[in-house]
Amino acid sequence: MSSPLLSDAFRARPLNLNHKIVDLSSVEILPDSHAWTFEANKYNSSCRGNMSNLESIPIIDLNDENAKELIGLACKNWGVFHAINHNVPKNLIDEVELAGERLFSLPMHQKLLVERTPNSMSGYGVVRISSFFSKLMWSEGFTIVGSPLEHAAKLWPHDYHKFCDTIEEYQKEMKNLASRLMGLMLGSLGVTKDDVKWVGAKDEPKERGPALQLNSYPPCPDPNRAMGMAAHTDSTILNILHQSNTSGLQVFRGDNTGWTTVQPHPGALVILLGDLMHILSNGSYLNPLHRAFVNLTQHRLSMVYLHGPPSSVKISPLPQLVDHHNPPLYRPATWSEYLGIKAQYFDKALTTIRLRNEFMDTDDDDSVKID
Ligand SMILES: C=C1C[C@]23C[C@H]1CC[C@H]2[C@@]12CCC[C@@](C)(C(=O)O1)[C@H]2[C@@H]3C(=O)O
Ligand SMILES: O=C(O)CCC(=O)C(=O)O
Ligand SMILES: [Fe+2]
Repeated sequence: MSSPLLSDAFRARPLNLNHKIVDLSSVEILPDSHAWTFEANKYNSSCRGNMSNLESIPIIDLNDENAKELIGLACKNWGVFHAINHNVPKNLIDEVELAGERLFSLPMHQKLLVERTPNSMSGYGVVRISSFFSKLMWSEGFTIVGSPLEHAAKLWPHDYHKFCDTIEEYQKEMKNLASRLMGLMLGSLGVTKDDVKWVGAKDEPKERGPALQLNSYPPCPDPNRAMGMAAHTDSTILNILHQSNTSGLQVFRGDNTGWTTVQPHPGALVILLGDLMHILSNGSYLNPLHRAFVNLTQHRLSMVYLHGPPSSVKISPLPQLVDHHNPPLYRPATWSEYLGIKAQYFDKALTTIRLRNEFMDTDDDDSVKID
């Protein structure tokens, strides 16, 4: 069941696509609907255009005695890092991957049984941000909010328990890891989990369980002109991403460095900070712009745990980080409110809630934006 509160954000602004879902597995020539033109624009260069950048994102051992400090640095300089020693069992990750592959390899008419409706959050379809682009992305997605049971029972009426058990076990592991990461990230800002009431809050209402996004990128006949997932920042606190051993994820790192490919690191999970963490940290932690490219021969699957706050909480810069010299940069908003703002303004969402402080001599948002 999708969340009444969170999906309200979308009800006000339903996803409106003029294109029908295309079965990418049967396409031999890149159709015009999926052919992107990459201008010589710094944020929008061709996905393969920048292989010269060999810098790689930090790899952080969560058991390292300096993990807190290392994570703080990574959050300030990158907004993304690889986490190792995260304690999520490898066989569980493999099982979720298999479950995802099983789902995406179903015939299209079956996947459409669980198609995401324009104003709902969960189900099968193109990613929500598709409505901001005239071209379609070379990917298909499946969003799970809370229990996957309703959808799984439609896909596999006689055999859905295994899928549900695997997903639910993974959600549980992800929730624990997100909580551990929150402790480290806040700790590095000089704030404890106890200082922020909602962080350790026990169970959410049943109808708003943890959210998981599965993304499938089939092999593409013309990868240099296609886009797996267009550049965006995540509207969450943080995302925990697992990519199969095929590269595709890139993060944008300021004007000088440009796009950096996040090479899959065996056993690691990618931790990406979202817009809400940028707000909580009063702008000191980055929410990196990222995108995914596709390739000619290999199928790529990513699974992303979307970690957000309880829906009733107003997110604003942590009071401990704000004083006369460091005025709050953003006005408070609940997650649901913010999703609504994002659904309307996309890359301008943060600017929309940015406060104009008398101390500030610039009206520029310091998060990275698309031109
Ligand atoms: C809780 C969220 C966060 C959402 C919207 C809603 C449910 C699905 C998430 C994603 C997942 C895929 C990329 C993205 C950009 C998209 O289009 O759908 C994400 C978006 C966001 O981070 O903005
Ligand atoms: O597939 C990827 O690597 C990126 C996915 C992503 O950014 C998302 O789901 O928000
Ligand atoms: Fe993302």
